[in-house]
Amino acid sequence: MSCSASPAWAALAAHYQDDMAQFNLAQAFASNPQRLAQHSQQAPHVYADLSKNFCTTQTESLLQALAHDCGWQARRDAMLAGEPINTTEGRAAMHWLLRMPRDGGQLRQHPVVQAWPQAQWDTLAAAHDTLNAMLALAEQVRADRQITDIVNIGIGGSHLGPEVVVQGLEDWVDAGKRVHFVSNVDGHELGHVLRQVRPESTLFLIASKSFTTAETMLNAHSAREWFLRQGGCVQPSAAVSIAQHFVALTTNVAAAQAFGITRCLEFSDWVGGRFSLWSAIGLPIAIAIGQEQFRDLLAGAHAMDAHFFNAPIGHNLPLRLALLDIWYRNFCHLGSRCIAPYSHGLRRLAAYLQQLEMESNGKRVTHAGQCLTTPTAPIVWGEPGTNGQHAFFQLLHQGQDVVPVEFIVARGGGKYLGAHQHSLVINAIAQAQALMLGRHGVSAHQDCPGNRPSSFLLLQQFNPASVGALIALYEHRVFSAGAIWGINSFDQWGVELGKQLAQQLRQREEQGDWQGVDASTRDLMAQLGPAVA
Ligand SMILES: O=P(O)(O)OC[C@H]1O[C@](O)(CO)[C@@H](O)[C@@H]1O
Repeated sequence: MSCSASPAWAALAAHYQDDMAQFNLAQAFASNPQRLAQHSQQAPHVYADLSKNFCTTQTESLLQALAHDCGWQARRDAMLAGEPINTTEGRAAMHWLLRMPRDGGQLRQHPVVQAWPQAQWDTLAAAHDTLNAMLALAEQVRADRQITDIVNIGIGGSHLGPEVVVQGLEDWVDAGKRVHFVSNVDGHELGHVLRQVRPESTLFLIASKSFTTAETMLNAHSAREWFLRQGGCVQPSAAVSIAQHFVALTTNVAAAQAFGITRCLEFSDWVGGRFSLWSAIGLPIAIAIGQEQFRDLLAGAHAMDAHFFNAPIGHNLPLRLALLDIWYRNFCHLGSRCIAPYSHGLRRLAAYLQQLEMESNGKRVTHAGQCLTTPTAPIVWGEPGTNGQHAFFQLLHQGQDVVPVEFIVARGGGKYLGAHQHSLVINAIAQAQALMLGRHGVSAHQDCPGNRPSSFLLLQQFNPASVGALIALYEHRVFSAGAIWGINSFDQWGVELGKQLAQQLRQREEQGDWQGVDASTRDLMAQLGPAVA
């Protein structure tokens, strides 16, 4: 049964029409002194104030009934059991295992974990061996005074997670290494980084789960060529050799070795690319902040995992957020969500979430291959505050579209506190208030309609553990929404089409065969093809 055929779906549609289409946030606060308590929750490291959303306790109850009807709990347990829930690729999705202590940590009493076969415990032990090897390498690099620059070459999940965490935890970066990220196939990005580094003091990390991604492979080959042109050697015995200055982070060790890399950190195919920062893909993070802080990052994420796998439907924060996403998307017909981290460190959070949410849940068929008749992932976009206030917040306050805004704010932490931090958080609070209250009776141009929804995610403190918890919260929220929609959140077949067509265009170009190709594509190839490049 698809989610939209469930009785709870019909009840939610009726609830929207009958009770919520004219809902007013300010009035809801005025008439219900319990509103904040009813729609807020403390989870590990993260407090969520959801009270400025278009919902009542009845809305939340009906949404919880939807989760129940759609088998959310069984899907969550299947993930914890290590079942192949990524059905189109026949794989488990076990990123959470990478942050679980060897003895199961806070989940060891969970009935599903208690029922694990020995093989699952062996997988956990192997994950710890890999983690230890990764952290040992990180410490070795941190102690190596000759290495001043780390260049991570990878794209998508092999880039965005590590980048958001390294930037976010800038105040914990202590080994004096500069960490650069190169993702785009546009040579300007690689060129810009290579102009700043020297081969003898640079460690290249070639991060690619598949070790076949075209952009990463081209960037890796160009980096290798540059390295050799600058006097680097292929002989492993030489000090400035590829063996010393290139490390691969991948599931495809054979391909990395064929490329000429001997130092490989491997991870398993049950780690989805966009869920992989906890694996060997996290090496740039571990080099930047050190093993102790990396373990704190994992511990924060594990605390959120324990909450997610243990908490019941009504008190499960990742699920509550997912249900609000479904409510807005499917019943209130709001197509996008704005991410507003009031944190310079989290300036790339929206980019990270774009992949996490839209690559995971931007789908239109169920596990069984049935077409869904309802929309799925919202369009996720945003910028850090306060910058966003001076750009698109105008539209949020006075535009024709209602966009739920998600404020992410940390309670202190970081080096530059005082007046700056205070101003930052006051701005975030004021924006949420302005969205809700609006301004009335001044003039047509100055009035703001108000009654615009927002959520507040508050990190107790800004540190590795809370960043880990925040990211795990998002991961489980995305999984939960996908589970209720009945889609596979762990594949990304849509991305393949463009890759295939780029390959076909290359072949056509070589063969000069443009038969059957539309006039626009042909003309663009003529204008922008190799003669121009
Ligand atoms: O790590 P890889 O295999 O290079 O893949 C990079 C990214 O490409 C994708 O397959 C598609 O964009 C992502 O899912 C993945 O994170």
